[in-house]
Amino acid sequence: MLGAGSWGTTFAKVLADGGNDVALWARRPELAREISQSKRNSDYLPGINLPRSLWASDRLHEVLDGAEQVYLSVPSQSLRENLRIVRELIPEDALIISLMKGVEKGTGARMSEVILHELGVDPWRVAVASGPNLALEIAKEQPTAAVLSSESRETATEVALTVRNSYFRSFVNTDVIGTEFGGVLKNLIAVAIGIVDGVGYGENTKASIITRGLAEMTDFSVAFGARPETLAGLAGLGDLIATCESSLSRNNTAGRLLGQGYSYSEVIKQMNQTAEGLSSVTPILELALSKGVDMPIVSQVAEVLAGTLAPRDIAPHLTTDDLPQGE
Ligand SMILES: NC(=O)C1=CN([C@@H]2O[C@H](COP(=O)(O)OP(=O)(O)OC[C@H]3O[C@@H](n4cnc5c(N)ncnc54)[C@H](OP(=O)(O)O)[C@@H]3O)[C@@H](O)[C@H]2O)C=CC1
Ligand SMILES: O=C(CO)COP(=O)(O)O
Repeated sequence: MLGAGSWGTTFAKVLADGGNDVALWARRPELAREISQSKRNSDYLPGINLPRSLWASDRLHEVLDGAEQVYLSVPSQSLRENLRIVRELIPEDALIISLMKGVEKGTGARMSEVILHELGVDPWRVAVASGPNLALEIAKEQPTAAVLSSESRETATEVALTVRNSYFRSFVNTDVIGTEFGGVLKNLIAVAIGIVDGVGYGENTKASIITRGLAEMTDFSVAFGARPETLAGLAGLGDLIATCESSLSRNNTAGRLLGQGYSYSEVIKQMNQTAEGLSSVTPILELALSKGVDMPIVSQVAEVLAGTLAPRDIAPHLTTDDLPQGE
């Protein structure tokens, strides 16, 4: 597992609790020491006891040596630079699994596309995991489901069988595009939910945004080749509900701070964990423009981030001026 933040550490626990031998790369030696010796990650998962078998190192070659499956859980904007560092260390036949929920600024690439580009591997070696997976709840072993997706059903199945235990259930699909975009787009809708929450609007406003947000997520993803049913499943609606409802969500939290009147730069200073949605807004809008997809909610989030729209004005603008064609 590369990345010892809240999700990398939690997912490593899921794998270890499923009976796998797991090594975790933490870029800070003191964190690697804490995980290996105290079986704790107090920066990211306070109060959680990690499995005795889990060990960590700040040395990439130690962690990657002999790996059959390599899981990636660093912030999306840092993936490419990290892959360039580890490229030569990844064993030849290892499967590569992305746990990340962002798209790259500048290229608009999904994480699996960055992996394929930087590692030059066959698509069957790559899988992505997504779903309603708030790290701290899973670290507390609360029952949860996720989707493992790969262009190869065999790969998705092999990884899903690895990523399961008594509290974590993995489903399989081959719609990588829908699975990845679901995880990215729900972050943006969660920022919108946080904004209206911070302003003080209630449940009707939020339900309207969640429902229209799902339509926006689906239109966008289908335009890029996703299957609509993927967005109606765990990687779409499931994750949208979890992220929009929970104060554990960093995207939701970032939105709430914006809604309370903090500026984008102030929010960035206050966040000590990764809120992927903030970096994905611009590339997602660029991708939407390239396909002529209308994204009224995401566009309003971008305006609030830019400071050109007051958070309290976001709700009246959330739909287009066109006469609505459906629900
Ligand atoms: N947390 C969650 O509930 C879930 C998160 N995800 C996704 O997982 C991915 C990782 O997020 P998460 O673990 O939550 O983030 P965190 O902020 O909790 O942790 C980020 C991790 O990445 C490391 N890191 C930061 N910058 C770099 C860099 N430039 N190069 C290498 N490592 C770096 C951090 O190290 P350090 O501590 O040294 O700064 C830390 O280990 C995101 O894409 C997120 O959307 C998906 C599902 C659930
Ligand atoms: O992806 C997540 C839950 O599925 C975590 O959401 P946040 O990144 O907003 O905390």
